[in-house]
Amino acid sequence: MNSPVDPAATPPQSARVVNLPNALTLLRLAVVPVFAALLLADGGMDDDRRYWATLVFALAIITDRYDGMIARRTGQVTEFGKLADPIADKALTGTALIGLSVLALLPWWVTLTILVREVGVTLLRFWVIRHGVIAASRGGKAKTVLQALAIGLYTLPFDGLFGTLRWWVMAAAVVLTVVTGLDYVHRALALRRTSARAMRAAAARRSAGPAGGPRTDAAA
Ligand SMILES: O=P(O)(O)OC[C@H](O)CO
Repeated sequence: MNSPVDPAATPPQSARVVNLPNALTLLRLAVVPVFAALLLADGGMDDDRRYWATLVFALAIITDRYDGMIARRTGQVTEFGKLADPIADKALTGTALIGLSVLALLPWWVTLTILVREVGVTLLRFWVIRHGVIAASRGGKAKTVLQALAIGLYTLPFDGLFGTLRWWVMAAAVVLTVVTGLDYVHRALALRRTSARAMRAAAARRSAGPAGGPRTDAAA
């Protein structure tokens, strides 16, 4: 059975929260309003603004690719980064999905299904935080890439055959979003079980005395 916390996603921790990977994550959060303004300006009717919105979105998503990679390669992984990275992704993709539905380019049920999963997984992470951090899984990362691709195709001002293509990409993204969401529920429950077992074992060791063996009258 898979470990609830992916060992590959939990390299040695760095103590310094102020570092390049976390700055890239925060930058991704900062461009969210810029992207929203570009997408929603003129009710999505201005093609130039839609191209700009797509470019800003693509650049922000690229930082998602690099912040985690730089953090792992340079030993700058922090607990803050592991929590903030998925939250920044969700702020960006959530804003994009809501914007596309406001513009009537994407059905609301798609946006709501994805938002419920994303908010739910974020709450799940906080629910288990005293047992450990559930870092992004491979499936979760693939889901983010597929969502980003689908959103990028929707923000571009093209129709026709292109419209059919982007719909199928979005449908695949929705399926992966739901499946990985269920996988995180499984991981969270497994993490809580493992942590509770470890706590019980530690308590048993403590009550067994300093030598780890059964207590004797002399040791008591
Ligand atoms: O599926 P999540 O919630 O782990 O999010 C994955 C992240 O967006 C990957 O950067």
